[in-house]
Amino acid sequence: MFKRLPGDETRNLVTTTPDTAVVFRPAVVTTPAIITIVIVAWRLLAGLVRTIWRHPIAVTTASTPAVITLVYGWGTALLLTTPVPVGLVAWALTDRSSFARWVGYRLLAWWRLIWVYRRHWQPVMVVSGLGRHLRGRDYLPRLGKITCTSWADTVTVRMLDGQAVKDWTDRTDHLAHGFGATSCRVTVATAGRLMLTFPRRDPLATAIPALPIPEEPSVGPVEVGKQEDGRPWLLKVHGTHVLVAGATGAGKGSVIWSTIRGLLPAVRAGLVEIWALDPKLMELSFGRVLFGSRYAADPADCADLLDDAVKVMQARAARFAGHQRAHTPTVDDPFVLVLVDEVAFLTAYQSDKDLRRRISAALATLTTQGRAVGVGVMAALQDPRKEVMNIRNLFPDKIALRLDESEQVDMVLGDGARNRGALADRISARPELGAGVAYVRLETSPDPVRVRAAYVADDDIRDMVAEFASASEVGKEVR
Ligand SMILES: Nc1ncnc2c1ncn2[C@@H]1O[C@H](COP(=O)(O)OP(=O)(O)OP(=O)(O)O)[C@@H](O)[C@H]1O
Repeated sequence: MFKRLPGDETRNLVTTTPDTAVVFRPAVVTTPAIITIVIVAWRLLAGLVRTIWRHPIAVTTASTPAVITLVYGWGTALLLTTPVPVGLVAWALTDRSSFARWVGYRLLAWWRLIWVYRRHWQPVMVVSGLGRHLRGRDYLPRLGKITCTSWADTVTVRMLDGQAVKDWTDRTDHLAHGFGATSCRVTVATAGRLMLTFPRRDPLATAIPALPIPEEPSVGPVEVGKQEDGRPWLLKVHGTHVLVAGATGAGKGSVIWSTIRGLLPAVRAGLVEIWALDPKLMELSFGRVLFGSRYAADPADCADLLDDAVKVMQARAARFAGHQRAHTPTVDDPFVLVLVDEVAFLTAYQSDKDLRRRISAALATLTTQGRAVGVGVMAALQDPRKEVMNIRNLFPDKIALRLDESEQVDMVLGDGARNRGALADRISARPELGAGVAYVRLETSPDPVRVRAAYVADDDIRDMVAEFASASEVGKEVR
């Protein structure tokens, strides 16, 4: 007698245990041997053609000695092929970087494709839930090209039909640990195709000393450090507003001072004015002479300075109206960068209600209307919660240094930033490893970029003061 089971259960039930009431005998269809042989041979042939098509140089390199040996004997083969490895070794010894670019990283990519990604692809995809094993068949995202750089592997992936980018960004931890990396970043390459970045080492693990002051005056983008891929980190300040968030000791000072350092020649030329608000009386006071009269520490003075900045902005807006829509820095209309260290001291933690209201209104006005007329705000803060900084969304460009909690990452960089790999809460709290390391999310790109700001030490600031102390005054004189 068959035991009645509800719903679909009977359909999937297969058991051969003698004492079970329900016994199904699976149907066995025997495939003729010739068909199996044809299928295997076809697959081998297709694999060979695919390998030759995809890796013509590697196949030629590997097969040439064999062909020469067959045709002319091993002596000739040895004589003809020995120069190749000798030449490669000589190349590696004389020009390491070009050898790495043309040969080394390609070999490494091939090796990592075989040994790491292809070997672990199926289990990692199935266990992480990105692939499915249904009725004996695997449905897996397709592993594409692997590219190696000096610090990371980038892996292109074709998603399964119906998958969303979020399915992948939610599983970056599974992917990182599955493929033996410390982290994984997901970026969209084209529709349906993703690029996964797995760092092999941390290129930002050593501190970067203060960068040379530019020779030519420029309003930016200012070089303030290095990106993870080794390129300079260029921070745009003119035409935007920048929010810098980080726990205490995260290195906010290095971002602020590197920016000031890069702008000093333009300050001297009269193309930039830096207005400094330093309510903590710590960070900016060290080089306060650089800001001339545009420095304030007391909250009431800070409110006055901000109101002045709003007046400059409104006067310009009135002059520019109907004539120009974008600002070009000139000696008459320099770019004004309002720098605010620990902005929460002036807003959320300010006990004087009137001052708090004035300062918040001025900051909101500057961040909503300032950039088109050449007034930018760069504000630093420790605690990014909305109660503390309710205008954080008015800053188009955001920098998250080390943060205390994972939830704070999206508060600073915007929704989904942490899932896309901005692990600001995991930046090392050891200053030599993590101070100045940050994730940047620009208005123009949803993908966070990992960077490290150069460290402007006290001695560097002293030198800057010695060389540029009168710069702000010079700017005035020029006008
Ligand atoms: N870019 C950097 N590279 C290496 N070390 C750095 C860097 N920036 C800061 N440090 C180190 O970390 C320490 C703390 O930095 P800093 O005072 O700038 O942090 P902060 O975020 O401004 O902290 P707080 O909010 O408490 O003022 C510095 O004294 C310095 O030793």
